[in-house]
Amino acid sequence: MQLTVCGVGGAGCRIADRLVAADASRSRSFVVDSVALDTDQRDLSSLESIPDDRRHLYGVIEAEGAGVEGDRSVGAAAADSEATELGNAVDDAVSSQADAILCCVGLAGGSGATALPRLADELRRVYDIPVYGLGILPAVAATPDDGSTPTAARNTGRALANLTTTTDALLLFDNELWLGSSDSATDPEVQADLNETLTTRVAALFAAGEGDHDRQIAERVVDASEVQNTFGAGGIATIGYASQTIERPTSSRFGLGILEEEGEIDDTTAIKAIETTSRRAVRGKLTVEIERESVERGLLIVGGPPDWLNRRAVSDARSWLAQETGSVEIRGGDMPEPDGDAITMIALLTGVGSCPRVRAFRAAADRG
Ligand SMILES: Nc1nc2c(ncn2[C@@H]2O[C@H](COP(=O)(O)OP(=O)(O)OP(=O)(O)O)[C@@H](O)[C@H]2O)c(=O)[nH]1
Repeated sequence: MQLTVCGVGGAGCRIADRLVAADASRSRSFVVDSVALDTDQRDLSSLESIPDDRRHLYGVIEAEGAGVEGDRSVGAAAADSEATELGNAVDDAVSSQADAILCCVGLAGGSGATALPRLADELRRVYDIPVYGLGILPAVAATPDDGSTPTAARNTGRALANLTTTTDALLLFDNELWLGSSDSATDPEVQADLNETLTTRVAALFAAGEGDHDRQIAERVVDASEVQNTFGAGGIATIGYASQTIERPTSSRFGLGILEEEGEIDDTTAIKAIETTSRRAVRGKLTVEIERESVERGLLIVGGPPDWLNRRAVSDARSWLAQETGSVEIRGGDMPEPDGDAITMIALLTGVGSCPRVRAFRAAADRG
């Protein structure tokens, strides 16, 4: 699936930048163009992969080029004063090849989270392609024990309320869930690790329908429309992911292993590998925790060497996911990787009806 990737605010731009870097290192390209929008000059300058002419500093009068430190009213004023310029900057990066626009943002901040709702609304009005949000939940408790409401929690609740209605679907990543117990989310190295975890999953999902597949060997290669149809449930989305290294059996010709060639894998080994990887992807840590039985649609993508993509096992894994989520709309697809040495499972779960963290942040915003 071909994406225009748009970063808004510090976290959003860093994540968009990582996605562009991940794209460059893959054989299957999924990024057609990218753009970074921020009120903070230092953050924009530290990006590595989004081209200079696609980076736009806005709100210089309101934010003085130094960000707004979580102040949503200053952030909103900065975005309002340059709404046309922000729209034009994204327009320049949207080409006819794009199947969707992916907008990345940290929900607790004052810049990205206030600029994006209006921008996304405008993009959906202008373009026929979907606009997906990729939102970061902060590593804060929405309801601390002392009864206070942290600004970051309130900001996040407000941003969630705006973005669930202005985007076609909102994919979430929860910093709290992925942070090590002694880590701080403000440490740039920790942020880089979090962004790596997130972009591995997002890149695997969107790259799955692209590129150099041999359609002879894969019966059901996933394509852009399946990803789009799954996101079509709208609302909150999350990704599960697991990868298991496989050992390809070898047999030797001419005795003594002088010339080794690939042997056939037996069905039981392939079936077992697919079964365990799908369970780990769906029951393990998702990008945001949800109540799995509240999922409306799902897409299960299985990657690996073609002879490991056992049809019966793939179909069983999909039926198992339908049972696990209670959803009747589970799609499936292959991502054949002839030279791969792992089975990779990506589970996209959308139309999530119940996400405890989202509920808690929305309640924090309601408390005022
Ligand atoms: N995963 C991840 N989270 C981040 C990163 N940077 C910041 N965050 C989180 O995102 C929230 C918003 O931060 P920013 O994106 O920097 O905020 P902003 O939109 O630039 O707005 P201001 O900083 O208020 O101008 C922070 O409170 C953190 O919770 C990052 O690189 N990765």
